[in-house]
Amino acid sequence: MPASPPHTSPHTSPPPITPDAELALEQAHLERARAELARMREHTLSLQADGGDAIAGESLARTLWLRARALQDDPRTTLFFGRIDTDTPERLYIGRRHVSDEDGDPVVVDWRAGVSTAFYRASPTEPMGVERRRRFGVEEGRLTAFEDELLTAGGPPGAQGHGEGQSQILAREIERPRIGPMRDIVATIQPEQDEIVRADVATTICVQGAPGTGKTAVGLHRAAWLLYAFGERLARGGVLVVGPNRAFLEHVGAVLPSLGEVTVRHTTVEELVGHAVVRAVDAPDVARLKGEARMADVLREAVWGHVRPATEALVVPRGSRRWRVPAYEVQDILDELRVRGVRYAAARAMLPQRLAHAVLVAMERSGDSPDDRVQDAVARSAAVKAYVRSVWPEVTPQAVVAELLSAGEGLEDDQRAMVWDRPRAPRSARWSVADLALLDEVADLLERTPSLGHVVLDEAQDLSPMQLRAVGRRASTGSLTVLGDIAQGTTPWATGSWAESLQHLGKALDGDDVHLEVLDRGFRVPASVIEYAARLLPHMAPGLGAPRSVRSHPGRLDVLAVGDPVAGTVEAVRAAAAHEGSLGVIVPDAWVDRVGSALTAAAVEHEVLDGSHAEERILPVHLVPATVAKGLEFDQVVVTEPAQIAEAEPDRRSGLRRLYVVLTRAVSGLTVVHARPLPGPLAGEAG
Ligand SMILES: Nc1ncnc2c1ncn2[C@@H]1O[C@H](COP(=O)(O)OP(=O)(O)OP(=O)(O)O)[C@@H](O)[C@H]1O
Repeated sequence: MPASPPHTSPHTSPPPITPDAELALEQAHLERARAELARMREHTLSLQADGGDAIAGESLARTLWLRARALQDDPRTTLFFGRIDTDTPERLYIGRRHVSDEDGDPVVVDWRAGVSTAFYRASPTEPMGVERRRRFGVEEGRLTAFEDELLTAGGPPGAQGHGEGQSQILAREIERPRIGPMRDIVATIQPEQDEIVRADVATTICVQGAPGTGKTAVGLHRAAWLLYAFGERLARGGVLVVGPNRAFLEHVGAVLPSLGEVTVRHTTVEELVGHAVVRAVDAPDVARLKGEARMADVLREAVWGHVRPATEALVVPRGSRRWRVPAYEVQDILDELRVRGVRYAAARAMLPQRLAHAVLVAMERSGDSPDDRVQDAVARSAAVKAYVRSVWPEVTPQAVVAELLSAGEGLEDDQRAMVWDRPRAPRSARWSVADLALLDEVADLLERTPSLGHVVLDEAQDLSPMQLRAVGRRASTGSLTVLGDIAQGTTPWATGSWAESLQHLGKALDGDDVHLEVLDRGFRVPASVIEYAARLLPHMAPGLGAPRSVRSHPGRLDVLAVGDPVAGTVEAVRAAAAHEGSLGVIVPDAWVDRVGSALTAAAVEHEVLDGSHAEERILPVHLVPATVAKGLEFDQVVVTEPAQIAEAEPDRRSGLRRLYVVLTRAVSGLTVVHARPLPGPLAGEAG
């Protein structure tokens, strides 16, 4: 690829040039890239949407419109954030999207292109042909600085080398205040993260990572990369992101659009398997039982148990004659459909034609020569319809699950706790979250669930085996990116082993195309805060380590013993609000109203983050129920009454894990406000 002016022949007798002049040249290249992008856009707009017929024309017009929109320049950001000079006379500017000049030569290369890999992965030990890596400091669409790293001894002179992890630009990016929703990390993806982002489309990757190690960021960038690299293959099935709640999806929802991907759907597990409205909450032991994988066998039996043995002959009157298919022949047909692996409803749909065929054979045996129209007519006859209804009745997911939970037939003794206190018809059933996964399982037994191309499943540790099955069947012919942290599992059915979770998702960890990766460099939580939260680990996730904070800022940690926890929280919020950036006030769920009123009375403007609604995060102070905090982050965090937060969970382990989640949301400062004694492990009690 030729170098572009003003940087022709970069490696031959470089002129002595000051950093300011160098930066001015880079800014000139940026302006040139902007001009080329504008030209590309104008060219697209000038194309006629003439696709022959009206429909083709409309579709082409839409494609062109989308393309023109994608080519719109965003003056708030730069078109490139990095550059690599290779050992061939090649210089590549790496950016969010591809820009080429009139001759089709690249001015900026998309970060997802194969040639950009070296920007992220090259190191002094493995330079990958890169002599110099340059990172740009960016402010409001202008280049403000650059930083060079020389990766080979023979690299071009005049540059300053930076060792691994010493990049000031990376440090600034990590240390910046977090305002508004999550941003992309495309300029600073780390080598270990890039390996995950660019794993082959057929590969299912499971990432175990402590809080703030970039799991969510990596999963979203992987989705963007897959769509770029395998767009056509994925276009049909699509890519889906599954997250724990609406507040989380709102937090992460801007990342993919900022990378130019607007087609990826974001959903929660409950929405994904939304066969009913949730109107009941199960006791934890019941929810755990309903979430167990053995429910899949119970439900399979329950569905197929509806197929009754053929005890009577099928008799079809036609004209003056009555045609008869003996019961044993019908039974053979039923058996054949059952063992074929066809779904219940699909098999039921085939049954009339099979029975009609048997009638036709009987007609032929007696000398008739009926044609296919006769077979169709027999298949649609009242006699065949009635017979099908009697041996292979139509069922719905709601009916099957309501019947099971009303009567308990097929359940083991220890599963009977899930049986309702009185029988209910499907319409009067009050479904719980765990029931949704049961309904989904039945829906799939009735009709095969279509598979997507790729599913990114975040906070996967919290899903029950039945929920994992529901997600897995949506990637049955595709692949998954499974993100989570066993130490942050707060549901009673949270996983203790990724091998098991993957199995429920339908992917075997020992398979060639399934990998487990561990991320341990923490980009969010500063060292003092992580050390504090890590006191909990030996008590609720022995064997799992805390992240190694790569933040240079040690962070602020204040643990305040107060008389009144609500008044204490308001004081702490006032003090924390003096710092820059966003502020999360994480309180026991039951205290949201109380703390909210106290904040309002103290004239602290705030908004409540609700797990079931996507809120606009406009105000800098967010009041967050403890159970909604997972996956979120704020510059300053105030955590109110840890003992109460832990006690609200059904068991001690889940309580301490919930606490670990809320304590690890802070980017810069954490204030813990407590009136009651802190839970033992947090107060330093040995593990
Ligand atoms: N390579 C990177 N460069 C800059 N920032 C990064 C990088 N990787 C992660 N971050 C930032 O670190 C923060 C934490 O990332 P993220 O939320 O993806 O972590 P996580 O592992 O999903 O955390 P949790 O388990 O707590 O949900 C985010 O602000 C993210 O933008």
